[in-house]
Amino acid sequence: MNTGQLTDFLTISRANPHGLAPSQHHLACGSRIEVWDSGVLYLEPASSQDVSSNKDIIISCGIHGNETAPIEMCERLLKQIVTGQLVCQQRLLLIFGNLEGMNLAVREVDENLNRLFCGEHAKGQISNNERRRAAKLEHYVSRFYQARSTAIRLHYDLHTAIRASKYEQFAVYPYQASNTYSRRLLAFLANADIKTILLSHAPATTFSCYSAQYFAAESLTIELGKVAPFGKNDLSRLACLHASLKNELNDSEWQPQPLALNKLRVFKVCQEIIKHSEQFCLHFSEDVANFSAFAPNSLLASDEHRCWCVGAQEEVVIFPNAAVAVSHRAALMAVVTELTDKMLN
Ligand SMILES: O=C(O)CCC(=O)N[C@@H](CCC(=O)O)C(=O)O
Ligand SMILES: [Zn+2]
Repeated sequence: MNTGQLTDFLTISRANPHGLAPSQHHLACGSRIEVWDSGVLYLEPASSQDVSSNKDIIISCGIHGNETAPIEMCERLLKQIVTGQLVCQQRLLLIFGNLEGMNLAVREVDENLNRLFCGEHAKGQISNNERRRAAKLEHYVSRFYQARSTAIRLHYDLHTAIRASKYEQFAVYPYQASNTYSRRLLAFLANADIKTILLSHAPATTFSCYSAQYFAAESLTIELGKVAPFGKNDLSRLACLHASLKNELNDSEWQPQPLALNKLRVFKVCQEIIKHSEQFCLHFSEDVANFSAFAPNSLLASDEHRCWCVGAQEEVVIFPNAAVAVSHRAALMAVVTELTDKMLN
């Protein structure tokens, strides 16, 4: 690739999904860009040795190939950086995840990439598109964060949901064994007008859990509305997040507005419904919106040897999907909770 082609980085990556040759480029602002692989681009600002460049930021999108709105937003962000409209002052790793999935307009080609992190890709004898990609992405994340240990490590993994959501944009906060959460990360979300947070109940093999667990990154899966094909997204719905990311990248002095905890709507996962066999079925319509509520004791799902019901308190459903692979999660159930000052660090 030559420097003039950087604005077409995604198009070129999609045309060469199996390994774009590494290349180096210099921008007029002094930043250096390195293409590490198809869909994986590293930016080092001229100021990377200054104390002001104290954040190492990963922005990933398209881990599911058909979740196009964040892919389009990231493409815009990259064009703004390459053309000099946005000067990126922080180390950045930009990842377009599942390029083959994008080309086929599917969520996954062989397997769900977002279940293959934390070494899951290496289990068993299987080799496929997503397993190879997960292994490579783990390697790039490690290379990026391990280059220095003094920076604040951030990871925003951007998605869209299969169905509509009662709260259109929300974040899944990876499991925190300490039960403490980053005040700054939550303030960033609120600043991006994402005020619904789902706290995970257990470690998972998702991308955001990987960076959180292995590198102590402040990471989130961020859901940005309902899935739509390329060209059919209303990117104005992502304008707030786009603006916050630009501030995060560009202005080293920038801080989100102080967090008002009472402005957040917080849920905590209380049960995970796993599909154990092909007999699995959900006992409600699959097209209910995320965060739809179910009354105490309602029957939710059944499988060969068990069923799942709501507990003694009302629960909401997130990501219901009976079509997932056997052994994968078919829905999350959550209850309303609160974050208190004591739980923030
Ligand atoms: O809408 C759906 O059913 C799935 C949307 C999606 O891809 N969500 C992520 C969430 C990851 C997490 O729990 O952090 C996923 O299922 O991989
Ligand atoms: Zn997704």
